[in-house]
Amino acid sequence: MIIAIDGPAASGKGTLGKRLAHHYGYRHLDTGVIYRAVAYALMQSGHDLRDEAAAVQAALELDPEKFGNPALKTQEAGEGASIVSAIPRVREALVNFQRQFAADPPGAVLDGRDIGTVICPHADVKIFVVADPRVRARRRTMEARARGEEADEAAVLADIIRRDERDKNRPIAPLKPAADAYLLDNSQLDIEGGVRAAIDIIEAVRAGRSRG
Ligand SMILES: Nc1ncnc2c1ncn2[C@@H]1O[C@H](COP(=O)(O)OP(=O)(O)O)[C@@H](O)[C@H]1O
Ligand SMILES: Nc1ccn([C@@H]2O[C@H](COP(=O)(O)OP(=O)(O)O)[C@@H](O)[C@H]2O)c(=O)n1
Repeated sequence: MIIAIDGPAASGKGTLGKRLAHHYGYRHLDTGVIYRAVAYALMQSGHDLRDEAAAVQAALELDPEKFGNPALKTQEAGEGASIVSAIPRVREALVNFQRQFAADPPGAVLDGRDIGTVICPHADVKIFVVADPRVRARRRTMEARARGEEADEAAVLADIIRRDERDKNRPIAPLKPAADAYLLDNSQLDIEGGVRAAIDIIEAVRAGRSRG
Protein backbone atom coordinates (compact mmCIF):
# COMPACT_ATOMS: atom_id res chain seq x y z
CA MET A 1 0.00 0.00 0.00
CA ILE A 2 1.16 3.55 -0.78
CA ILE A 3 -0.07 6.40 1.41
CA ALA A 4 0.43 9.90 -0.04
CA ILE A 5 0.40 12.88 2.31
CA ASP A 6 0.56 16.42 0.99
CA GLY A 7 -0.06 19.83 2.46
CA PRO A 8 1.34 23.30 3.11
CA ALA A 9 4.35 24.21 5.25
CA ALA A 10 4.39 22.94 8.84
CA SER A 11 0.94 21.37 8.56
CA GLY A 12 2.13 18.22 10.31
CA LYS A 13 2.80 16.04 7.24
CA GLY A 14 6.07 14.63 8.48
CA THR A 15 4.83 13.91 11.98
CA LEU A 16 1.77 12.17 10.59
CA GLY A 17 3.77 10.32 7.93
CA LYS A 18 6.21 8.96 10.49
CA ARG A 19 3.41 7.85 12.83
CA LEU A 20 1.42 6.17 10.05
CA ALA A 21 4.50 4.37 8.77
CA HIS A 22 5.13 3.07 12.28
CA HIS A 23 1.50 1.99 12.68
CA TYR A 24 1.42 0.04 9.41
CA GLY A 25 5.03 -1.18 9.45
CA TYR A 26 5.86 0.78 6.29
CA ARG A 27 8.85 2.94 5.33
CA HIS A 28 8.52 6.73 5.42
CA LEU A 29 10.03 9.38 3.15
CA ASP A 30 9.79 13.08 3.98
CA THR A 31 10.32 14.40 0.44
CA GLY A 32 10.78 17.98 1.67
CA VAL A 33 14.17 16.86 2.98
CA ILE A 34 15.25 16.08 -0.58
CA TYR A 35 14.66 19.63 -1.77
CA ARG A 36 16.16 21.01 1.41
CA ALA A 37 19.29 18.90 0.75
CA VAL A 38 19.60 20.26 -2.80
CA ALA A 39 19.30 23.84 -1.53
CA TYR A 40 21.78 23.18 1.28
CA ALA A 41 24.31 21.71 -1.15
CA LEU A 42 24.09 24.88 -3.29
CA MET A 43 24.39 27.12 -0.23
CA GLN A 44 27.45 25.19 0.94
CA SER A 45 29.18 25.39 -2.44
CA GLY A 46 28.37 29.10 -2.82
CA HIS A 47 26.09 28.69 -5.84
CA ASP A 48 23.05 30.85 -6.49
CA LEU A 49 19.84 28.99 -5.66
CA ARG A 50 18.53 29.80 -9.13
CA ASP A 51 21.61 28.32 -10.88
CA GLU A 52 19.82 25.58 -12.81
CA ALA A 53 22.87 23.56 -13.88
CA ALA A 54 24.32 23.53 -10.35
CA ALA A 55 20.92 22.65 -8.84
CA VAL A 56 20.38 19.73 -11.24
CA GLN A 57 23.90 18.49 -10.51
CA ALA A 58 23.23 18.68 -6.76
CA ALA A 59 19.96 16.77 -7.24
CA LEU A 60 21.74 14.02 -9.21
CA GLU A 61 24.45 13.72 -6.55
CA LEU A 62 22.09 13.54 -3.55
CA ASP A 63 23.19 11.28 -0.73
CA PRO A 64 20.24 9.96 1.33
CA GLU A 65 22.71 9.18 4.13
CA LYS A 66 22.85 12.93 4.74
CA PHE A 67 19.09 13.49 5.03
CA GLY A 68 19.38 13.46 8.84
CA ASN A 69 21.64 16.55 8.91
CA PRO A 70 20.01 19.01 11.40
CA ALA A 71 21.09 21.92 9.15
CA LEU A 72 18.33 20.85 6.74
CA LYS A 73 15.67 21.84 9.29
CA THR A 74 16.50 25.55 9.32
CA GLN A 75 14.29 28.30 7.93
CA GLU A 76 17.01 29.12 5.36
CA ALA A 77 17.09 25.57 4.02
CA GLY A 78 13.27 25.57 3.79
CA GLU A 79 13.23 28.88 1.94
CA GLY A 80 16.02 27.64 -0.37
CA ALA A 81 14.13 24.39 -0.97
CA SER A 82 11.10 26.36 -2.12
CA ILE A 83 13.30 28.16 -4.69
CA VAL A 84 15.14 25.12 -6.11
CA SER A 85 11.96 23.03 -6.13
CA ALA A 86 10.39 25.36 -8.69
CA ILE A 87 13.08 24.40 -11.26
CA PRO A 88 11.48 21.74 -13.53
CA ARG A 89 14.75 19.87 -14.25
CA VAL A 90 15.47 19.58 -10.52
CA ARG A 91 12.07 18.00 -9.94
CA GLU A 92 12.56 15.65 -12.91
CA ALA A 93 15.93 14.52 -11.55
CA LEU A 94 14.25 13.48 -8.27
CA VAL A 95 11.19 11.64 -9.57
CA ASN A 96 12.74 8.17 -9.94
CA PHE A 97 14.22 8.13 -6.46
CA GLN A 98 10.83 8.93 -4.94
CA ARG A 99 8.89 6.46 -7.11
CA GLN A 100 11.38 3.70 -6.36
CA PHE A 101 11.03 4.38 -2.65
CA ALA A 102 7.25 4.19 -2.98
CA ALA A 103 7.35 0.92 -4.92
CA ASP A 104 9.61 -1.09 -2.62
CA PRO A 105 7.81 -3.56 -0.32
CA PRO A 106 6.09 -3.79 2.09
CA GLY A 107 4.49 -0.36 1.60
CA ALA A 108 5.39 3.29 1.97
CA VAL A 109 4.23 6.63 3.28
CA LEU A 110 5.54 9.66 1.40
CA ASP A 111 4.87 13.24 2.38
CA GLY A 112 5.41 16.43 0.41
CA ARG A 113 3.58 18.74 -1.97
CA ASP A 114 3.03 16.68 -5.13
CA ILE A 115 2.93 13.07 -3.93
CA GLY A 116 -0.75 12.53 -4.72
CA THR A 117 -0.70 14.62 -7.89
CA VAL A 118 2.62 13.79 -9.60
CA ILE A 119 4.85 11.25 -7.82
CA CYS A 120 2.23 8.65 -6.87
CA PRO A 121 -1.01 9.52 -8.69
CA HIS A 122 -2.14 5.91 -8.11
CA ALA A 123 -1.49 5.93 -4.35
CA ASP A 124 -3.98 3.81 -2.41
CA VAL A 125 -4.86 6.65 -0.05
CA LYS A 126 -4.18 10.38 -0.41
CA ILE A 127 -4.48 12.75 2.52
CA PHE A 128 -4.11 16.53 2.22
CA VAL A 129 -3.23 17.89 5.66
CA VAL A 130 -4.09 21.49 6.48
CA ALA A 131 -4.09 23.70 9.58
CA ASP A 132 -4.69 27.38 10.19
CA PRO A 133 -1.49 29.32 9.27
CA ARG A 134 -1.32 30.87 12.75
CA VAL A 135 -1.51 27.44 14.34
CA ARG A 136 1.22 26.19 12.03
CA ALA A 137 3.43 29.19 12.84
CA ARG A 138 2.92 28.64 16.56
CA ARG A 139 3.87 24.95 16.31
CA ARG A 140 6.92 25.62 14.14
CA THR A 141 8.09 28.37 16.51
CA MET A 142 7.78 26.04 19.50
CA GLU A 143 9.66 23.36 17.57
CA ALA A 144 12.57 25.73 16.80
CA ARG A 145 12.70 26.94 20.40
CA ALA A 146 12.73 23.35 21.64
CA ARG A 147 15.87 22.86 19.51
CA GLY A 148 17.40 25.83 21.30
CA GLU A 149 16.99 28.24 18.38
CA GLU A 150 15.57 31.74 18.62
CA ALA A 151 12.33 32.08 16.69
CA ASP A 152 9.98 34.99 16.20
CA GLU A 153 6.44 33.77 15.61
CA ALA A 154 5.47 36.66 13.31
CA ALA A 155 8.53 36.03 11.14
CA VAL A 156 7.79 32.29 11.06
CA LEU A 157 4.22 33.05 9.97
CA ALA A 158 5.47 35.36 7.20
CA ASP A 159 7.90 32.67 6.03
CA ILE A 160 5.16 30.02 5.96
CA ILE A 161 2.78 32.25 4.00
CA ARG A 162 5.47 33.31 1.48
CA ARG A 163 6.56 29.71 0.91
CA ASP A 164 2.97 28.43 0.52
CA GLU A 165 2.27 31.15 -2.05
CA ARG A 166 5.41 30.27 -4.04
CA ASP A 167 4.60 26.56 -3.85
CA LYS A 168 0.96 27.07 -4.90
CA ASN A 169 1.73 29.38 -7.79
CA ARG A 170 4.64 27.65 -9.51
CA PRO A 171 3.82 26.22 -12.93
CA ILE A 172 5.26 22.76 -12.19
CA ALA A 173 3.81 20.40 -9.55
CA PRO A 174 2.10 23.17 -7.57
CA LEU A 175 0.90 22.60 -4.03
CA LYS A 176 -2.74 21.50 -4.36
CA PRO A 177 -4.89 18.58 -3.23
CA ALA A 178 -5.34 15.73 -5.70
CA ALA A 179 -8.96 15.43 -6.86
CA ASP A 180 -9.28 12.19 -4.86
CA ALA A 181 -7.47 13.37 -1.70
CA TYR A 182 -9.12 13.42 1.73
CA LEU A 183 -8.77 16.73 3.55
CA LEU A 184 -7.61 16.54 7.16
CA ASP A 185 -7.65 19.78 9.15
CA ASN A 186 -5.69 19.28 12.36
CA SER A 187 -5.94 22.88 13.65
CA GLN A 188 -8.02 21.69 16.59
CA LEU A 189 -6.42 18.25 16.98
CA ASP A 190 -3.37 17.16 18.88
CA ILE A 191 -0.88 14.76 17.26
CA GLU A 192 -2.73 11.67 18.52
CA GLY A 193 -6.04 13.05 17.26
CA GLY A 194 -4.55 13.72 13.83
CA VAL A 195 -3.12 10.21 13.64
CA ARG A 196 -6.45 8.67 14.64
CA ALA A 197 -8.32 10.74 12.04
CA ALA A 198 -5.87 9.63 9.33
CA ILE A 199 -6.14 5.95 10.33
CA ASP A 200 -9.93 6.27 10.19
CA ILE A 201 -9.65 7.60 6.63
CA ILE A 202 -7.24 4.83 5.58
CA GLU A 203 -9.33 2.07 7.14
CA ALA A 204 -12.51 3.42 5.54
CA VAL A 205 -10.81 3.40 2.12
CA ARG A 206 -9.55 -0.16 2.67
CA ALA A 207 -12.97 -1.38 3.84
CA GLY A 208 -14.61 0.24 0.81
CA ARG A 209 -12.12 -1.49 -1.46
CA SER A 210 -12.55 -4.93 0.01
CA ARG A 211 -16.33 -4.58 -0.32
CA GLY A 212 -16.08 -3.14 -3.76
N1 LIG B 1 -1.80 17.74 15.33
C1 LIG B 1 -0.77 18.39 15.86
N2 LIG B 1 -0.90 19.02 17.05
C2 LIG B 1 0.11 19.71 17.59
N3 LIG B 1 1.33 19.83 17.04
C3 LIG B 1 1.54 19.22 15.87
C4 LIG B 1 0.51 18.47 15.22
N4 LIG B 1 1.02 17.97 14.07
C5 LIG B 1 2.29 18.40 14.00
N5 LIG B 1 2.61 19.14 15.08
C6 LIG B 1 3.88 19.83 15.33
O1 LIG B 1 3.94 20.87 14.35
C7 LIG B 1 5.27 21.04 13.88
C8 LIG B 1 5.29 20.86 12.36
O2 LIG B 1 5.01 19.50 12.09
P1 LIG B 1 5.78 18.72 10.93
O3 LIG B 1 5.32 17.31 11.00
O4 LIG B 1 7.23 19.00 10.96
O5 LIG B 1 5.11 19.45 9.66
P2 LIG B 1 5.49 19.37 8.13
O6 LIG B 1 6.14 18.05 7.88
O7 LIG B 1 4.17 19.54 7.43
O8 LIG B 1 6.40 20.52 7.90
C9 LIG B 1 6.12 20.01 14.63
O9 LIG B 1 6.71 20.66 15.72
C10 LIG B 1 5.11 18.97 15.11
O10 LIG B 1 5.51 18.35 16.30
N1 LIG C 1 7.28 17.01 -2.57
C1 LIG C 1 7.79 18.21 -2.27
C2 LIG C 1 8.29 18.48 -0.98
C3 LIG C 1 8.81 19.74 -0.73
N2 LIG C 1 8.87 20.65 -1.73
C4 LIG C 1 9.49 21.97 -1.54
O1 LIG C 1 10.39 21.95 -0.45
C5 LIG C 1 10.06 22.98 0.49
C6 LIG C 1 10.36 22.44 1.88
O2 LIG C 1 9.46 21.36 2.11
P1 LIG C 1 9.21 20.77 3.56
O3 LIG C 1 8.13 19.75 3.45
O4 LIG C 1 10.50 20.33 4.15
O5 LIG C 1 8.69 22.05 4.35
P2 LIG C 1 7.91 22.12 5.73
O6 LIG C 1 6.47 21.83 5.43
O7 LIG C 1 8.51 21.05 6.60
O8 LIG C 1 8.14 23.49 6.23
C7 LIG C 1 8.61 23.33 0.22
O9 LIG C 1 8.29 24.67 0.57
C8 LIG C 1 8.49 23.07 -1.28
O10 LIG C 1 8.89 24.19 -2.03
C9 LIG C 1 8.34 20.37 -2.97
O11 LIG C 1 8.35 21.22 -3.85
N3 LIG C 1 7.82 19.15 -3.22
